[in-house]
Amino acid sequence: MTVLDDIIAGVLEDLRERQSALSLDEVKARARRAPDARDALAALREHDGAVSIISEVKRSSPSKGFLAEIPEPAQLAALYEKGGATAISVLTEARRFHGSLADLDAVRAAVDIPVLRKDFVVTPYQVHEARAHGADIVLLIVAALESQALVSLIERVESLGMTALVEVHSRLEALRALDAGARVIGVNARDLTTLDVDPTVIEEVIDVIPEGIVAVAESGVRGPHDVFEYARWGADAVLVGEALVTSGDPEEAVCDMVSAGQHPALRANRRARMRAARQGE
Ligand SMILES: O=C(O)c1ccccc1NCC(=O)[C@H](O)[C@H](O)COP(=O)(O)O
Repeated sequence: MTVLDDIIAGVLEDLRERQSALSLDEVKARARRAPDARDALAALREHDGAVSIISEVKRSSPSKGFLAEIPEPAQLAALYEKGGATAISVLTEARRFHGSLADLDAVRAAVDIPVLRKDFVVTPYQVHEARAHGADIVLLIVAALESQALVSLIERVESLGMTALVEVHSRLEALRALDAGARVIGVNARDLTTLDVDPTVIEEVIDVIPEGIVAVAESGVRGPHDVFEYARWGADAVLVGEALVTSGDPEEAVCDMVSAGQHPALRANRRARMRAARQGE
């Protein structure tokens, strides 16, 4: 059993409890009453070469355990927004990350930017639940889903007005995400079987993501320099958790990363430029 299988087994156990308290029809009704989803796709598309920062509310993780004493999620998210974040990622998984849907509610009410439900979503119920709690973006992990399930979950996310962030860890998975219709692809530098972080995965995998599809580089950012590197490799957005929650000054830390992502050297279409440079090598 891989770490990912193990996490998903726990997620499904917790899900069964929530499903016995609230039926699918009830959760769908709550989703219909939620405020409209914010347009995350537009927010994440690169603006004049600048890279978006997605800032994560992360208390602990399977790889590192407890990370830091963070402010209340709503307060932390507000600081991220003040620092210039384009979107907020909220880990809602309980057993390993100590997150919750209550965190999602609190963050969504505290900011005006799109909010991502970062969890191990493998059923339609969790998608409607995400919308019911205000999510604008839902993470779908290719390694956790069969092809047909991936296609239908992407469609379900989009039918509710949300954006699917489809996470991959290899070139092959990126091609599966594209075949399934993903418009936003997250390349995670963290291997979910070993939990090792290898930033070179970002460079290798972004290469197969066409222009027009938003490429998000996830994990392993220690500071502004890494944001610049990921952007140079073609990322349109960078998702950061640990470095922000352990920074001591989340607003300034986001602000420094936003500035790194606006460096003039990153202007123009990065992926096109990278490919042209490679062809000239
Ligand atoms: O963070 C982990 O240890 C982890 C382990 C297993 C599955 C997922 C995991 N993290 C989720 C994420 O993708 C990260 O929280 C996110 O990309 C931010 O990463 P970082 O900036 O390295 O905290």
